Amino acid sequence: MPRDTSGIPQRLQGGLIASCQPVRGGPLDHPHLVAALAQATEAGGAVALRIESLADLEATRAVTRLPIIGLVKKEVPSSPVYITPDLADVEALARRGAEIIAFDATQRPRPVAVAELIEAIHAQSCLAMADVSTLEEGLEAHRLGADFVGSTLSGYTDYSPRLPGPDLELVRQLAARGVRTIAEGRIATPQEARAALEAGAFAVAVGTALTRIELLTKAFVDALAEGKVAG
Ligand SMILES: CC(=O)N[C@H](C=O)[C@@H](O)[C@H](O)[C@H](O)COP(=O)(O)O
Repeated sequence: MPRDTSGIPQRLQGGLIASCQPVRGGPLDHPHLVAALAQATEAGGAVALRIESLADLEATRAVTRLPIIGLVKKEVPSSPVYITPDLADVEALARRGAEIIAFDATQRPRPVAVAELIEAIHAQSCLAMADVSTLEEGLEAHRLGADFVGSTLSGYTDYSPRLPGPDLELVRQLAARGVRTIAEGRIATPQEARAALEAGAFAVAVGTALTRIELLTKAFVDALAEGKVAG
């Protein structure tokens, strides 16, 4: 039976999406711990989850009814694209219960055209989230039928700005053109999340600041070390 995703955008609107992607190879990198992280963020009020890998998705799907944005990260030959780069994983992500599938929609050399990925995702009765790095990429993904566009890859292509914080200008410009935009990437504080919403974001996704304990700890440790040098 085709899945009914008609209510999903409404559930996400104005809310926090918790990206639960542990530091790979770290102590939290186990599907049952990712599921626990997801439950903890749900308890805190997250309206949806962003989960990478089939194993983590399966474990998380078993413990929550929140909408899940599923993706896989993998390397493919002759292309820098690594977020759901080809068609191979789309069906598997859908089968494991992702309602939304995220994929790289940048204009870099890529194994599969953006239009083809969107079509494959829709064929699984899932919604498509296009991760982009520029306004042009976002508008093109929107034109091709992406249900959501994420600012996820701004700062991670060699032609997008390297900002220390979120690319709110990209969010603002996409939103101003009527694109359902998910602000994602380097949102480190509740104030930045709020600013993203005020810039027009449809919803706000936060990862590292919620779930990558090693990096959060290191930021504190580094700040203390700087203090020692200064003192
Ligand atoms: C660039 C890339 O590969 N981003 C990935 C996308 O799924 C994740 O590694 C990020 O954690 C996620 O986008 C959330 O961003 P932040 O962790 O900065 O809140």
